[in-house]
Amino acid sequence: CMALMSGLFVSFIAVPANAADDNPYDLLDPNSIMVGTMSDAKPYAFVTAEGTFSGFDVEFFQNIAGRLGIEKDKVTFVGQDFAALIPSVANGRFDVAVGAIGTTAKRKEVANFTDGYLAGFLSVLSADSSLTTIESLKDKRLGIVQGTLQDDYAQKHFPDAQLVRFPDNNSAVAAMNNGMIDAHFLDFEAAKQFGQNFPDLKVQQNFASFDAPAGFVVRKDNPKLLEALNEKIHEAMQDGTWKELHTKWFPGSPMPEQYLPKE
Ligand SMILES: NC(=O)CC[C@H](NC[C@@]1(O)OC[C@@H](O)[C@@H](O)[C@@H]1O)C(=O)O
Repeated sequence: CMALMSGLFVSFIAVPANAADDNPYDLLDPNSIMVGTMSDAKPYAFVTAEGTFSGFDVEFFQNIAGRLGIEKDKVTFVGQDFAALIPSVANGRFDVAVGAIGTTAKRKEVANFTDGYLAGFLSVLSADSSLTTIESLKDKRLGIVQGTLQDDYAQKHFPDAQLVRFPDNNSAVAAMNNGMIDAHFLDFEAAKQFGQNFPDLKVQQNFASFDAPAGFVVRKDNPKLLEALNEKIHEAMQDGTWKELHTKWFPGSPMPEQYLPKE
């Protein structure tokens, strides 16, 4: 009876399976990865009718996390206004931010970016088919999302437009549909998506943003995570996963050479 008892006793104090609950990627919480993203930038990153996050950037990140051994149920997405995403990573609120976040020198002063994984266009969306040139934007009310590249670009290149800042795309598009602004300046794939929801809205102008490819944003003092993400991003490009997801979410859009499998 004693042997049984002592055996029983020992089993209650058994050392946990992985005693050194190691945290190879220096995550805020070793048991999950916290990811800041957008809730209204479909098809890049958005919340579905079922309340889950989806889109190219979301699924691409989930795939990359899976390659790091972090399964989907351990990846926690939180939606924030775009302007809050990079600061939230820098402040240690999230391990990563994803969602068509373009890489620029100014942003890299605040946080690190992985190698790029998406390069496309900034688009002027409007029901007004006369807004096809920069000159035509003179004295027009142009919506931009606070803190986006569109914000910077419009200030620099559309000095005569009347810029109206919004926290997110949904509020800007609602304002446009209510006639409060004349156009909204956002990312090409999201512009097309809003055009599907509101057929009067058309892409009137496109500006290439290939010099600011989207990357995953990681805090500066986490080189291990940055390095691991970069390695898996290139692995996913080389094995055709990137191409598969790009075709799924952006059918018909051009695929930059550098993201396709090298022969
Ligand atoms: N989610 C957003 O609203 C991001 C808006 C904006 N995206 C620009 C961008 O990263 O979008 C994906 C690709 O087209 C990139 O070339 C582009 O710079 C930005 O980074 O400011």
